[in-house]
Amino acid sequence: MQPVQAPYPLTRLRRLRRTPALRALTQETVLTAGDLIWPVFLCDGQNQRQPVVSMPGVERLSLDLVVAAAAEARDLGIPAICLFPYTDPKAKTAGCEEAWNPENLTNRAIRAIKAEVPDIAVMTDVALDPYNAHGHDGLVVDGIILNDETVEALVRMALAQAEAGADILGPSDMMDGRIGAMRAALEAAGHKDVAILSYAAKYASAFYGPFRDAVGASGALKGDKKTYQMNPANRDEALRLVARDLAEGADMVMVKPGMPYLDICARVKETFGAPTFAYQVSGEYAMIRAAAQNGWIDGEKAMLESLMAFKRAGCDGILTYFAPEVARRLRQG
Ligand SMILES: NCC(=O)CCC(=O)O
Repeated sequence: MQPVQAPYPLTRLRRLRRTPALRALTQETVLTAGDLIWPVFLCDGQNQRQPVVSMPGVERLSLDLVVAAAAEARDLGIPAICLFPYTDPKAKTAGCEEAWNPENLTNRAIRAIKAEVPDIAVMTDVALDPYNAHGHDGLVVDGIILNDETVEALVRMALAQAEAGADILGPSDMMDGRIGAMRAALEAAGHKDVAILSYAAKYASAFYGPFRDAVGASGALKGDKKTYQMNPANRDEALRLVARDLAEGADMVMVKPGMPYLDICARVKETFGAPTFAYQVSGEYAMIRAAAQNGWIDGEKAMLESLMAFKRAGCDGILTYFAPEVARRLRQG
């Protein structure tokens, strides 16, 4: 685009910023509750609310409360909820078998939500890190994260989630070939309408720290995830990953983390025109909350501005722990 404009003073760009009405008329991007996916943490038990200390305002919820939360989200106009389990350490094994147990926490939550709140889309996490003691997203032998064996396990996990009624599968593992393998298995099993939102460009980031507290994996991680998650220095590789996942049958793609990677969000959307999401991850959430709690920033304004930035960058939607709060705020106008 080549903006054409007369020189000052014929053009005064402040003219259109003079009043709220003029600013509203010329606003280029909007943020609505319909742009949001709400990530929630699951725990066992009844009537359990466990605060996540490093994510003020976020709680792990037992299934009864998650169903109520899903109903509230639906009423607020939030189209999707994304489930992350806090797995009982006793259920964690080297082979990660709990990941495809039809009765695991996630699969029970999918069924409970779809039974009571069928019109909210339920998204899942497809990765093995909640199901082993070492915190890696794949199967590990002699310190090596195995790719192809992990893909087989992920396919089992994905099928169990589809069977439970998930609408959107979110492979967050970054193994090679998993989208194609999942898509083929879903087709073969008759789950042709289950969508895949691929965590296509997921960076090995320091911003995931509070999430690991939330799912009980902090301190557990041996080493780092740099052999499968992306180098934060890379840009072209993100496009290759997105191209690959779309070619393998992903319906939607994600960039993660969000705010430090807005350049990647913009390039992905401009290059492929596919439904593109960003994950405003736990560390981004925690930074805004912590600064607000200290009185250093206006938390509500920072929340809204950060989410608007994703829309401006071209994202179709955002996974954010702020989802219910921002939806309530947007309702007030
Ligand atoms: N698969 C989810 C993550 O790896 C972390 C998200 C976060 O930090 O919020």
